[in-house]
Amino acid sequence: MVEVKNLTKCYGDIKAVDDISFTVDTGEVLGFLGPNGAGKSTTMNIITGYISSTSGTVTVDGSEILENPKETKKKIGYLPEIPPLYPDMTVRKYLEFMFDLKKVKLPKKEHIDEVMRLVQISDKESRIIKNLSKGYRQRVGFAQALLGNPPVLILDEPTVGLDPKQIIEIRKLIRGLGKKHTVIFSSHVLSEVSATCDRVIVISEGRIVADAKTEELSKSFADVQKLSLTVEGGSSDVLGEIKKIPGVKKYVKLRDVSDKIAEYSIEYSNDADIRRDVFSAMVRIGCPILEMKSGNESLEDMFLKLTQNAGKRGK
Ligand SMILES: Nc1ncnc2c1ncn2[C@@H]1O[C@H](COP(=O)(O)OP(=O)(O)OP(=O)(O)O)[C@@H](O)[C@H]1O
Repeated sequence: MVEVKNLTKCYGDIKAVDDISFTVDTGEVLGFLGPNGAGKSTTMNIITGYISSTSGTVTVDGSEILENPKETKKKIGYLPEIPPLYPDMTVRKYLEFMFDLKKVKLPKKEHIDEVMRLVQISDKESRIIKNLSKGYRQRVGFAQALLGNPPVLILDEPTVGLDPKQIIEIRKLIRGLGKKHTVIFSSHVLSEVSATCDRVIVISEGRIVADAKTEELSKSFADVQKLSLTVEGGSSDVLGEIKKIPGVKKYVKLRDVSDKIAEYSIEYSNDADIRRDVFSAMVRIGCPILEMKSGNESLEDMFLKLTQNAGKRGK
């Protein structure tokens, strides 16, 4: 659906984006992850046709952005980092204005009603935008991006500045939109991307340093995986069984939670997924697993490693 090929953007001496290539399939939710200044906004601005590239191409649904800017832009809904809202307009007036600006060919009232329903702002249609909370203003930004039903949505740091409750709601909204649209959204928060996306591209200093399914990202970069386990039963039985599981490298009891319940940490090799074996082993000895968690710290560590090792941005 979206194909980015050898994209480079220079601002004077700075290579903000340095020869990056990737494709995004129809219906995929792609997280574009990188620290501040990595080149996320620049890439998104080029994909949406807001700025031109120094070299390279962007094709959306078979149409190249520089060759067919009008046609290509119609296929993209864009929510920039700062949504382009008119604060003195009401929500409906603003959406009507954007509908006309985008020359959308759908039945106006029905379409705006549908979009407002989708992002859950129908009850705010008569409110002046500047009086809405930041979370609702962001939803209005989503609504304008959805006008015309574009197959591709590009969202630049859509949760920045929102409170935790609003962040959860916006993530839910993005996951919902991913059912009908191809979504690319940027973030510098790893947990956000792993909670919302099928796939992650990590960008650092203008270059792609990782491109993987969210689940596989930590596996491919960390030397070991971590599992934390809370089990009811005798510790020596539990540790004795864990020891026998193929792929286990290290195991330790972290603490007693109560008389019969304890928490354990297991490290295992990258190429194994021991969760099922752990489950079967505990069933075998009649010790119920109360909690099992894959270690997220390794993901955060991996992100730091990847972005620190990327080297200095070239000229
Ligand atoms: N108009 C511009 N003129 C000169 N340099 C720019 C311009 N826009 C961006 N840059 C530089 O390009 C690099 C990438 O910036 P970009 O805004 O794309 O990063 P980002 O990953 O979106 O960061 P953030 O999360 O802080 O928004 C930075 O070094 C930035 O200073």
